[in-house]
Amino acid sequence: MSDTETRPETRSAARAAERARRSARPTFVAPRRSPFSRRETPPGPRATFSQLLPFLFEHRPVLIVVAALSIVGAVASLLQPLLVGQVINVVEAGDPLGGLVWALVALVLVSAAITGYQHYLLQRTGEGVVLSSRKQLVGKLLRLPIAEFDTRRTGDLVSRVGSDTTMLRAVLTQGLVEAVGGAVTFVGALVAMLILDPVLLGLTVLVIAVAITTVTLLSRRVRDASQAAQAKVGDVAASVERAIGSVRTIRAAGATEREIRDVEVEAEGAWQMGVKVAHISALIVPIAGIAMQVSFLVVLGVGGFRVASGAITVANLVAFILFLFMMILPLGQAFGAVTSVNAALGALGRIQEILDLPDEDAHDRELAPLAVMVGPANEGLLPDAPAIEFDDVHFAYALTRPSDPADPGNDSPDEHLPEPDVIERQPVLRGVSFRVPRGQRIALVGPSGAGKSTILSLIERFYDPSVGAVRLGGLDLRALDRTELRAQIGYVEQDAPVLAGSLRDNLKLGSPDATDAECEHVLRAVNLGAVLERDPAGLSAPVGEDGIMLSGGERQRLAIARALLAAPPILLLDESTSSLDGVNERMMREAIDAVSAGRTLIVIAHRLSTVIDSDRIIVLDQGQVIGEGTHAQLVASVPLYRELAEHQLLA
Ligand SMILES: Nc1ncnc2c1ncn2[C@@H]1O[C@H](COP(=O)(O)OP(=O)(O)OP(=O)(O)O)[C@@H](O)[C@H]1O
Repeated sequence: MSDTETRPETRSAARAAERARRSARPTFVAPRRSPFSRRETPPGPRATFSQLLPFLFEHRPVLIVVAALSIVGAVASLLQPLLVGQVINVVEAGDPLGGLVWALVALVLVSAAITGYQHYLLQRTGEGVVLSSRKQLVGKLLRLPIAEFDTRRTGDLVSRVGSDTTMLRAVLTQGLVEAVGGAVTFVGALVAMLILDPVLLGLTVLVIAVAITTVTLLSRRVRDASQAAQAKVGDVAASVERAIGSVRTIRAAGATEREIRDVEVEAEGAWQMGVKVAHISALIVPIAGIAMQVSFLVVLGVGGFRVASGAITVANLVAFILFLFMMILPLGQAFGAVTSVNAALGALGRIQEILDLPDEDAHDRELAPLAVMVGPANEGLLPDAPAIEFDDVHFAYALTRPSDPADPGNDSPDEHLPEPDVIERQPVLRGVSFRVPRGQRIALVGPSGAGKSTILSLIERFYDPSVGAVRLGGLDLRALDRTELRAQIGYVEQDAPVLAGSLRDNLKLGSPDATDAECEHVLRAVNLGAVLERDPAGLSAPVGEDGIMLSGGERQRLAIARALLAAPPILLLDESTSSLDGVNERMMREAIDAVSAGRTLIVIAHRLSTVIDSDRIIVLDQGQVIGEGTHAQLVASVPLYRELAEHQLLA
């Protein structure tokens, strides 16, 4: 008896692992909440301002132009009150206005033109920041280790690319650069006011200092709340993705209303967090407003007395008040910038969390790439070594979740590189050893969950064994360049996905240079010639986002054709459990016969009829090899195999 059978806690861990795995598969819908599929995304590590700078530095030349324009615009605005003061003086003295009015009009127009152009440049640069963050994020996402996709939800990842990146735009459009121009106006107005009346200025500064302190205190809360809000948006995207991805099963199970309710609950969660952000940022706007009104009233009241006492002239008081408005405006912008920069830092935290993850090959780079060939003709570095060899391989999936920065127990030394929490490890392969000689056709059979697909994942190096080694042509996979390794292997997944696009797009995924004639040839080799006639567009016929126009069996044969086109010396085939009616089963058998010629083939078979003529069959149970041989040998010697064969009426 195995330990999974004896220890209840391990059994429940196994069930949890199974649930997690199933929820990651696109075809499965759990009727009730699974702790993995519906868990909430932690907000992620906090980003710092310095992490924002590389995104801005990329656009340095434009930003310098914008900053220069801001300064010119600010100076043009600062001149306006001085000119107005002049106009008042000239009118008071009864002199003709001359060119003063025209100068004022020209100044207003120049300021407006500068502001418009600057606005356009900022929007464009903002889009540029979104674009480069999206490119980086997508580049990283598609290079992440496969294990990351076991524990992260697609919808949340998509939301990081779609929604979080757009938050960065606000830094530029409502934020930083306007604040630069604002700062010039602010300082210029301050100096002018100091010259006009230091006493009035002192009073104004006092009021504004109180406002600035309050806003600074609020800004951190904006960042945290906005990061949590973005995480909620990720949750919504994840639940929509789950519901749409499984819409047929949900409809068939009569679970539509429940699913809608579940998505609504997530959406309401996002709404609540959005409202929280609105609450905090809403405080900032009236603070700026109150500061403006109070300082205006103070200046008006005290200024009136000072005009009466002859301390300043009316013209100077009017100029002072205009400067006051000028100073308040950038202050409002600066407060807005604080809000949008903090919101962007919240989103950046979620972007950076992914960017900081290591690539799949991050630790491979020290290895010298080794060219291997494992064709059936015994070429290669070690010509006598088997094509594939498993040597006492133990393996466990590490089920992890990203650490939650709010949890003090998870503090990692580097704020931006969270240590994931390993929540459980379930042994899946336990001392598996077997050899697959070059050019042979090997079948893996065994009950569901025995570890068959995991074996193929290890050969593709989606994961590395915890103990033992997997070898290709006698060389440990860990010593090989992943791209070269995968170029040797064709891999057909169990639920072979059909990509949105045409038949041709699907076939040429791994062999972009293949000709139409080659595409048609492989389609016929896997009994899919008829599909070409189904649509007059032939190879250009669309196959729908999830292969709607193809049956399950056809989908899998299309995936085999795709793998074949690359002519790999080794082919791994995880046979579909479904869609194998009599006709399909025969077609699949013929397709396998066709592809096995001249290459090493490992087939995971759910129907023994598909593998009965394999050179060798390996029987797996609970992560262990329990038998190896031909069909006849196994029927005679392995009870589990005999049972399988009897079930399928073959014994
Ligand atoms: N990505 C994963 N993360 C965690 N656990 C996994 C993952 N994939 C598989 N498992 C677990 O590993 C065990 C073996 O799974 P595997 O898919 O290799 O079995 P299998 O023999 O191919 O089953 P089937 O015939 O049903 O496809 C199962 O208990 C499963 O719960």
